[in-house]
Amino acid sequence: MNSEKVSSFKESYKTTLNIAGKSSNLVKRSFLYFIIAYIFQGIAFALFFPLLNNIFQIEFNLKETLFWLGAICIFSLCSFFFRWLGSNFQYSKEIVQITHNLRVKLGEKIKTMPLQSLYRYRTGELNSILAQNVDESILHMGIVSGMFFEVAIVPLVIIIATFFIDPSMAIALLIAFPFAIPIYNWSRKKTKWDKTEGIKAHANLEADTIEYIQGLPILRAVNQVGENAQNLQKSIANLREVQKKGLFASTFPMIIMNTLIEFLFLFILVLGSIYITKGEFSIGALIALLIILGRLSEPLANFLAVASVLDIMEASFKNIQKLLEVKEFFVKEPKQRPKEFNINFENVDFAYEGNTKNSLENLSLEIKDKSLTAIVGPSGSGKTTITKLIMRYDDPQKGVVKIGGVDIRKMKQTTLMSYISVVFQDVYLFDDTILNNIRMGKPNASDEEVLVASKAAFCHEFVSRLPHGYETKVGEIGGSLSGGERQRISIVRAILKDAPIVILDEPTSALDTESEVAVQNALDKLIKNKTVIVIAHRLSTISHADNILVVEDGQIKEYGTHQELIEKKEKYYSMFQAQQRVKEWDVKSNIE
Ligand SMILES: Nc1ncnc2c1ncn2[C@@H]1O[C@H](COP(=O)(O)OP(=O)(O)OP(=O)(O)O)[C@@H](O)[C@H]1O
Repeated sequence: MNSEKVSSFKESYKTTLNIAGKSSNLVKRSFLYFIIAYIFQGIAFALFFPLLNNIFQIEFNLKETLFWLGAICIFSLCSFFFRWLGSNFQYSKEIVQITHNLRVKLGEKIKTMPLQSLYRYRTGELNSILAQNVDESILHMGIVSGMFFEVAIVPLVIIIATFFIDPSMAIALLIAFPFAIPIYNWSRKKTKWDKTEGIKAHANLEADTIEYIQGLPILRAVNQVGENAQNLQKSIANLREVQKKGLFASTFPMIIMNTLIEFLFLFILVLGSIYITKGEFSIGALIALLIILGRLSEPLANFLAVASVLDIMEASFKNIQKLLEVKEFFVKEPKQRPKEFNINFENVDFAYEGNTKNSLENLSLEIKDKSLTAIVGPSGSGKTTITKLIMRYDDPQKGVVKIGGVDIRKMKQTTLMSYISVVFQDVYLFDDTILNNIRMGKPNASDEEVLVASKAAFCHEFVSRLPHGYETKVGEIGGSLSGGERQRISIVRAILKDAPIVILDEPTSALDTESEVAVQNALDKLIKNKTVIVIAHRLSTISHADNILVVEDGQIKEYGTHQELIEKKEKYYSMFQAQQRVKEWDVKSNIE
């Protein structure tokens, strides 16, 4: 093993203990038992020398033979006993618990990590870390740890023990190593690349498959099913190439190693026979040497297979480690809770990771408590970014965002999010009952509370018409819920949550007039006495807002009520005029 491999195994070991948490002592103990077990096994094999030497002596000595046989039996039994103890974490199912704990830990990480960091991952990648990499690291560790100690320790002990019995025989056994070590190093270099690339290729294929399936309805609609499968096809082809190279990289060194071992057998047989004819070696010693060599050849051949599993574990560990190391939001001390819910941005600069241009530029604004504020502006001007920063999507590079005068970095993420409800344009419904989808807003809400909120958001009527009412599974009714109905379910969630701040991200812009009226009525119930921020494209829908912020190039260009901004005759006025002209033109063309 070269130094890099040793240190990577050490790292994997450290990560394993870290992940094992409370069970780390069990893992340590198991490893120690394996080490003891294989030391005993190595000694038991080395004792074949005196045993066979004794059997093939001209004057057979039963007492001595029985002694060596007994010693071998005792060492073998001890080895069995310690192996049994070492495997304890497997049959006590502790390894499954450790795997489970790691999954929960990663799940928690995904739940709490900054969204900016989360979006750096593709859905499929995260899926593959949680589903595949966790098993490949921990479960494999459980399975191969015994094998690893066997292949590493047994040959070493046999050779050391043989040195004490007959140094010339030990040297004969060592003949294989000058050949085996370079083969091993060469093989690991090859398989290491292949395993890392293999894991990447699998993760990419998974991510592309998920994206392709998610986009399939749109691709079908535009008749681009084949053309847009290019990424998926590339990932499939890439996996094929990696697997091809991988198979060659792992089987070729194994064939060479097995051949080397066969040659070693022949070599020792020929050498031993020559020494026997010269009278320098007994037949018993040669038979013992061949038996031990047979025992030694198994770990030597297995070493490559075990090493290749270690490579998979190492690559999986790296992915897991990377995810675990994603920085969490630090919470500034002393933690504080706001008493009011006005929102302030003070000289905020914010650029998305990898962007050289700021999306928000020295932006300051005030949103009054229990007011309705609309944010308008051209596409890409920074409207959504403002709302993202209120939810601490990431921290601004400069400036501060405050709620009720409290820097939001002084609030725990869960506390901050308990103050905010969001209604998006696209509503995601989980594959669960309508009731549970609604309850997400307040998990401990009683049936009565759900019913009241559902009636307030004009949901009750259409939910009652569903085959099993509130118990209808979203999967059962497929896509038969309209956009407006989905919107209203998300509004019931928000009503139940009853957060003091409500962010509406153009919730009605994609709806037909009838749905829009229903959703608007539901929204009116939701936003009463709340600090409301609405992102709007259609200016006619926000004319009643208490304040309108006009954003352009990441800055507030003007603000005021609809009337004030119209009278000002600047940006808002021209945007409003332009929309009015489009409306009139629409009406005219409908009449014609
Ligand atoms: N995740 C992201 N990574 C990098 N750049 C981003 C990201 N999200 C937004 N941007 C960039 O930040 C700027 C502001 O985007 P933002 O989404 O806030 O605009 P918007 O006014 O809400 O636009 P729209 O009305 O089209 O939704 C744009 O230049 C956009 O390209």
